[in-house]
Amino acid sequence: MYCTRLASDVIKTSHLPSSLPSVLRLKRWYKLSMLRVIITVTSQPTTSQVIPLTPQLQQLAPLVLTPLVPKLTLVTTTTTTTTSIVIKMDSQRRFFVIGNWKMNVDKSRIDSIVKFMTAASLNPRTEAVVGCPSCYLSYARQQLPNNIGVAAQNCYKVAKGNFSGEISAAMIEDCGCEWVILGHPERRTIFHEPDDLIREKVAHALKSGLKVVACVCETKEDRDEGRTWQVLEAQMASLAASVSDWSRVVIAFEALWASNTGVLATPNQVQEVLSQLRQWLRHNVSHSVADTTRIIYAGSVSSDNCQEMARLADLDGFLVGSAALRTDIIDIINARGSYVSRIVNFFSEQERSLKRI
Ligand SMILES: O=C(CO)COP(=O)(O)O
Repeated sequence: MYCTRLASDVIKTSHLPSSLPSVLRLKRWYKLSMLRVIITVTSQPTTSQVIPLTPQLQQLAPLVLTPLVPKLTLVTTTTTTTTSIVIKMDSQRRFFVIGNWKMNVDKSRIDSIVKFMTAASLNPRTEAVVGCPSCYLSYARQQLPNNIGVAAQNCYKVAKGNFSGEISAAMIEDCGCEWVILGHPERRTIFHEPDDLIREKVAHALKSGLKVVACVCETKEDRDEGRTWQVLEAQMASLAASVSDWSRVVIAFEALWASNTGVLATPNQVQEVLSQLRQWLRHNVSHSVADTTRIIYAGSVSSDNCQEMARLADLDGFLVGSAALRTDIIDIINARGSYVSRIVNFFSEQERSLKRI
C-alpha cells in the first residue's frame, strides 16, 4: 500500500520526457518524511557516494523498482535535504535481436519488411540485425537504415579460391555488412557441418573483421536422451578454441525441438541452458568474458513469448526465424522495453488501479 502511494505520487508530480535520449535519464522528485528523493535511471556509471538509506527508504526503493528494472544496482546519496537514488542499469550487455530471414525473402518481401521496420519505433537500447540471403546483402544494406545491422547467414573459412557456391567474409564486408551467422542449427543438421568446420569459419570471420553470431543447438533426441549439456559443451569447447576476440561474438542457443514444432521451450528450460552456457564461459574462458558476452535464444520466439523471456537473468536477446518476417519482430526488438517506460507504465497502472478503488 505504501509502495502504491509512492508510485502514484511520483506519476502525479512528474512529466514524461517526450523522447528518450540514448543515455536514459529519469528524474522524479518525491517528498517523503521531509526528504526529497530523486530517482535517476542511468546507463552510465555513477560516481555517487554510497551511503545507507533511512530504513524506510531502504525498504521502499527496491520494492518499487527492482521488479521493474532487472539487474539494477541501487546507489544512494544524501545531502541534508535530498536523498538521491541512482539506478545503475546493467550496461555491460546490450540487448541483441537478430531476425533471420533464412531463404524466405525476395526483393519485394525485403521492401515490405524494411517498410514496417523503419516505420516502427525501435528501442535504441537494442542492437537490431537482420540475417539476409547472400544475394540480397547489398540490397538489404542499401534499403535499411544504419541502426539496423545486416548479417550474412553463412560464409566459408578462407578468403578466396575455387570453392563454388561459397562466399567469403571479405565479400560480406564488401557488401557493406558487418555480421555473419555461423554454425546455424540448419547448417549443422541439414548440411551436416561439423564442429571443426564451424570453428575454422568462426576463426576466419573474426580474423577478417566480421562480428559473429555463433550458434549452438540441441535436438529433440539430445533432450529426450538427457545429453543436452554434453552436446552443448562439446560445441562450446570447439567454438571457444577459435575465438580471438569475444567482444565480436554473440552466442545463440537454439532449442531445435522448439523451432516450428508447435512445442515451446518454457522460460525455465531456456534460463537453465543459458546460465550453464555463461557458467561454462566463466570456468573455461574468463569472468569478464562470461559477464560481457551476449547469449541469445532461438526457437519459435514471437510477440507472445518474447516479453516473459526477455526478463530471464542470462538472456541477452533473440535469434528469430519466422516471426522476423512479420511485424512481430518489432515487439521482439522492443521486448525488454526501455527501463524508463517500464517504470512509467508501472506508475500509470498503479494510478489507474487507485482510481478504480
Ligand atoms: O532458426 C531460427 C532462427 O534462425 C529459429 O526459427 P524460428 O524462430 O522460426 O523457430
